[in-house]
Amino acid sequence: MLTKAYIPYGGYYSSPFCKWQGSLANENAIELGARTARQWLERKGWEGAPFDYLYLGITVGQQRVFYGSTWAAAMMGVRVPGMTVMQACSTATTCVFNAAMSIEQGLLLSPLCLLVDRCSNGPHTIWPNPLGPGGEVISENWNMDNMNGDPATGHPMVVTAENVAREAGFTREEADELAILRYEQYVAALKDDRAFQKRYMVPVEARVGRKQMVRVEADEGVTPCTAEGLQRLKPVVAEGIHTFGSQTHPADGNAALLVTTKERAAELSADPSVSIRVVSYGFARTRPAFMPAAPVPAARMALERAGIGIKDVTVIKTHNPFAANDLYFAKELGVGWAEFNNFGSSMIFGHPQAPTVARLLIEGIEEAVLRGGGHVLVAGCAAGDTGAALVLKVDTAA
Ligand SMILES: CC(=O)SCCNC(=O)CCNC(=O)[C@H](O)C(C)(C)COP(=O)(O)OP(=O)(O)OC[C@H]1O[C@@H](n2cnc3c(N)ncnc32)[C@H](O)[C@@H]1OP(=O)(O)O
Repeated sequence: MLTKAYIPYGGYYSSPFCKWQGSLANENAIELGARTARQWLERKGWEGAPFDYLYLGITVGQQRVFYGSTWAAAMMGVRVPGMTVMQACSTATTCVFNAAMSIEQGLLLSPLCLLVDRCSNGPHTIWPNPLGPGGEVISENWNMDNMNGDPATGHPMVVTAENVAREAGFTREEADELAILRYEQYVAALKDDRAFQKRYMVPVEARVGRKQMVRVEADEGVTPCTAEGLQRLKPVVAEGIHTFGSQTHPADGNAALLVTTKERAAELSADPSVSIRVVSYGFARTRPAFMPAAPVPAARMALERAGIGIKDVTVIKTHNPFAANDLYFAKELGVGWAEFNNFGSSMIFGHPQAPTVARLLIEGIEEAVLRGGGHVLVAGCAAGDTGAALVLKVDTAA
C-alpha cells in the first residue's frame, strides 16, 4: 500500500477525444499535448515550479519521439528531466504508479504525467532487411498491424475478446445491451451543457489546415448506440458477439495528472477539503489471447494491496475496448453492469491509448467527489494479454 503520493484536486485535465481522422488528425501528438498542458498550467497559475520531472506516456510513434519527455517539457517552458513511457493501453496506469513510487521513495516532489496519442495518420515504419530477398524491406503500420496481431500469439485483439466471450458463454444480445447502457451512461456526462465533463475537460486548439486552427471543446465521433442501429451491424469476426458498435474506436487526445506529496497537494488543490491519495497498483498477464480477462486479476491485486474488497469501492471505471471486458469483469467480481462506468468509458468516447486510462482516473475522481468521497478503482487491459489497475482514495472532508 502507498501512503505518501497524492493528486491535487483539479491537478489534472483531459482534452476532448476525437475519433481518428477528425479535428486532431493533423497534429503531432507530442506537440499538441505539450501545448495543451502548457495552456492548462498557465490557467492554473500555480506558484513555484509546477513540476520537477515529466513522465510522457505515448504508444503510437510521432516524429521526434526519440526526445519524448524532454522535448515535451521544453515546449512547456519547464527544463526538467523525464522519462518516455510506452506500455500500450496501461501507459497512464504505469506513469501514475511510477510517479507515485517516486513520491513514496522521496525521489521527486511533483512529477507530471502527460499522456498523449494520435491514432490518426499513423506512422508506417520501413525496417531495413538486408537479409530479405533482394534486400526487400519489412514494413509496419503501427495501428492496424498491432490491432490485427499480437506477435507473441498471432491473434488480433478482437479475437482475444471473442475467446473470452466464447469461453464465458456471453451472447451478442448481452454485448449490444451493454453497449446501449454504456452509451446512456456517457450521455449523463453531457447533461446540463456537459456539466460533468466541464469539471475536468479543457478545449484544444488544433491545426486543421495551413492557415486554419479550430478550437475543439467536446468529444468528436461518438456514435449513438440504439438497439435498431446495433442490430444492423455484422459481427467483426464470423460467429462472434462484437460489432463495431460494441468495441471502441481509435481516437486522438491528451491528458495530464500531477502527483505530489500530501502537503504540496493541499497547497495546489482547487478545494483544500478534497484529498486524493494513490493507494495501490495491481498487474497481471492472462493466458495467451485472452486479453479482456486480464483486468480482473489486476483489480484483485490492487484491491488486496489496498486492504479492501470490491464492495468497499465507491467508483469503478474500466477501460473497455470490447464488450467482453465489462461482461467478464462484472461476472468475475460480482458487480452489476450498471454499477460501473458512470459518465462514460472508452467503448463509447474512444481510445487514444495513452490518455484513455488517465481520463478514466480523472472521471473516477470527479464522480467520487460528487458522491462525498470513497475508493476509486480503475482497471483496464493492454496489449500482450496484460492488465493493470489502480486504487485511489478520495476524501472530501480532509
Ligand atoms: C488494449 C486495447 O485497448 S485493445 C483495443 C485496441 N483497439 C481496437 O482494437 C480498435 C477496435 N476498433 C477498430 O479497429 C475500428 O473500429 C475499426 C478500425 C475496425 C473501424 O474503424 P472505422 O473504419 O473508423 O469504422 P467506423 O467507426 O466508421 O464504423 C464502421 C461502421 O460501423 C458503424 N457503427 C460504428 N459504431 C456504431 C454504433 N454504435 N451503432 C451503429 N453503427 C455503428 C459506423 O456508422 C460505420 O458504418 P458505415 O460503414 O455504414 O459508415
